[in-house]
This record gives sequence, C-alpha cells and structure tokens, in this order.
Amino acid sequence: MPRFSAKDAFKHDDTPRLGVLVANLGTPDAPTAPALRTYLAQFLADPRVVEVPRLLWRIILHGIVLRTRPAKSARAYAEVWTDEGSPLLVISRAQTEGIAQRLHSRLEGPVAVELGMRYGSPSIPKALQTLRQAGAERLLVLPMYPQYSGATTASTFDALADELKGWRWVPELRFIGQYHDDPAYIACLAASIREHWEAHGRGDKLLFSFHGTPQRYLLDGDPYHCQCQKTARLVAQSLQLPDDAWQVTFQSRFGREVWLQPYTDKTVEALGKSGLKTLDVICAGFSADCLETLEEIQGENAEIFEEAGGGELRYIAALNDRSDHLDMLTDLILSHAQGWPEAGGGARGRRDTEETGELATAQGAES
Ligand SMILES: C=CC1=C(C)c2cc3[nH]c(cc4nc(cc5[nH]c(cc1n2)c(C)c5CCC(=O)O)C(CCC(=O)O)=C4C)c(C)c3C=C
Ligand SMILES: [Fe+2]
Ligand SMILES: [Fe+2]
Repeated sequence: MPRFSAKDAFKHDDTPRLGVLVANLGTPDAPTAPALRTYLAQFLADPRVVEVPRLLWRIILHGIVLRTRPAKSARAYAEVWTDEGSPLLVISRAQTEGIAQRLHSRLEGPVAVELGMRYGSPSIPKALQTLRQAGAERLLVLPMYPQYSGATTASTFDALADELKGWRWVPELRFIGQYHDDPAYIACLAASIREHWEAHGRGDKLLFSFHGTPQRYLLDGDPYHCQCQKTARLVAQSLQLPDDAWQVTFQSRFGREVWLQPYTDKTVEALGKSGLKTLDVICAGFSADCLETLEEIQGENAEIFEEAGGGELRYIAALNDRSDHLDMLTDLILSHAQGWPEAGGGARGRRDTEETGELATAQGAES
C-alpha cells in the first residue's frame, strides 16, 4: 500500500476542475445524548478550541464534561431540530447548492463544490476526496466564518492540512481567511436588518451578539474580537445608527474562564431590567442559523429579557441562503480564484493531451 494516496482510476484525458470546499463547524447526527457525546468528544478534543494542557484537559473532558454535557446539549438541540435534520446542516447544504449553481453559471471552466464539516459529517477529508475524484487540481477553501478565529478558521486549516499531507498530488491551494469587512457582506447584514425593521418596526436597541472565546485568546493575539467589533461598526455606520442605538456582546460562554465581554445574557438581562420595550438581536458572526442562534438567542435570551422586565426580543435571522448572501459569497470565491484557468485566468481549460499522454504511458494507463 503506497504511503500517499491518489485519485482512483486516473485517466489521461480527465478535465481538471476548480474545486471549492465550503467548510463549516459541523453538528451532531441526532439530538440524542450518544450522538452528542460523539460530536462533543471530537469538537472539544481540538486544541484550537480548548487551549489547555492536553493531559489535564483529557482528564476533565472524559472524566466530567462528556459525562454531563451530552444529555444537556441534546435537550437544547431537540428544541431546534427539524424534519430535515440539524438547522446548521440543512442550511449549509442549501448554501453549498446555491453557491455551486452560481459558480456553474459564472465560471468559464468546470467546477466542483462540496460541503465539509470540521466535526461530524460530511467530514472535510471526505469532501476533499470527493473533490479530488472530480478532478479538482486547484482548490479554494471558504471557511464560513466571517471573522477569523484560531478556534474556527485555523481549525479548518488544520483539518485540511491533516488530510492533504497524506496525498501524493497536493492541489494548488487558496484559503479565505475572513470577510468581516467585505462591503458586500456588510451590505447584506444591513439589508437584512432594514427588512426586519420594515416587517416589525424598529426596535429600541440593536444588539450584535457574537459567539465568544476565552479572553485569553484575544490577549494571545487572536484577531477575532477586533474583527467582530469592526463588522458591527461598519453595519451601524451603514445604517447611520447613533452610538447609543447599538451594542456588541459575546455569547455561548463555556467553562469557568473569563470570556470576551460584555456577555450577551448579562446585557440582555440588564436591558430587560431597564424596562426596554423592544430589543433586536443579530448574530453577525454566524453565516447560518444553528443551535447558538435559535436556541440560545431566540429561545433562552428572549426569555431572560422578558423575565427581567423587558418587552420583546426579536431575533434577526442569519444570512443563511438569502440570494444576496450567496451572490456575495460567490463573488468572494471568484475574487480569490483570480488568475486560475477555470476562473478565466489562463488558456489551459483542458489538460494538455501530449503531456498526459506521456504520463499515461509512464503509468501504463489506458489511453
Ligand atoms: C469550548 C469552547 C468553545 C469555543 C472556544 C468555541 C468557539 C466558537 N464556536 C463557534 C461557532 C459555533 N459553536 C457552536 C456550538 C458549540 N460551541 C461550543 C464550544 C466552543 N465554541 C460547544 C460545546 C458547542 C456545542 C453545543 C453545546 O454543547 O453548547 C455552534 C453550533 C453548532 C450546531 O450544531 O448548531 C457554532 C456555529 C464560533 C464562531 C467560535 C469562535 C469564534
Ligand atoms: Fe462554539
Ligand atoms: Fe450555546
């Protein structure tokens, strides 16, 4: 068995394709404690996510966390689960399909698009192998995280590198690090807020709630916090909001450490206590709705707000498969694919037959 893997059934006249990997976090296979245990064991063992000395963390993870958290998280997932499955997976599939359709109609050359999840399935290794089988000799990776974080974007890179280091023929590679200040992305967020206001009236305050990370990651050089602030500031500017009409907070705290602040739940509670009537909340770091937006914000935080004496918390949906969002992501992919033949940057749309004739002869392959 060769040490490095290769595409099955190589044919000398295969047409090389641009491969696009749409990557996101991933989700459990079912809203049950056993499925959550499998998912959380993979997720929380990632050193990019939990930066604690390995031996110590392994003892805590297997001795405490994986004994208690799966059942609790399964109950939360059950509240948002749909007939088609987990919202994150259902929406990610629709996004991938929408991006693929747009790329097929806009690119000169052939393209293959696959969804790969960092944890759970469809996995990143599986998606990469499918792209290789489709002839993707150039690979563009879009992690669906607008703001770069080591915990998400770099972790996607790790999964990519882990798979590719076992390949004989590594594809040409481009990796989109972030798009937190892309004008088209800011315009999509602003449009979604305007539409929400047109449908429901303007709330008394707009909260931008981002997923948190330990504060330590920021102090150790992670750009995530700054990029979240910038996204919110640009959207607020685009909507011409006065400073007291909006605020940034961080949600989904995990463990006992200090995380990025101010915390969403504490802020929502304080705003409720202050007697605020309507609170609009947008989660501008999530490209797709998921447990953290639907259960935590639309569910849990809406209750916190009301119980504290506030009026109504109105959650503004993630950009999901809105057409302006998919158009924007397609433009982003195309701008990063500049200069590649399939993106119109060269003459070599098909493999040179003379060149591959030699290769096929050398391998004894059928011509
Ligand atoms: C333990 C530390 C965690 C860090 C750091 C973290 C960072 C982080 N996560 C997202 C996006 C998502 N996280 C989601 C779920 C989720 N996150 C953590 C923990 C950390 N995340 C856990 C344990 C879970 C699972 C649910 C639970 O048990 O609470 C999700 C939702 C997935 C879904 O299936 O719907 C997303 C999306 C970002 C963007 C981020 C850092 C920037
Ligand atoms: Fe998370
Ligand atoms: Fe949560």
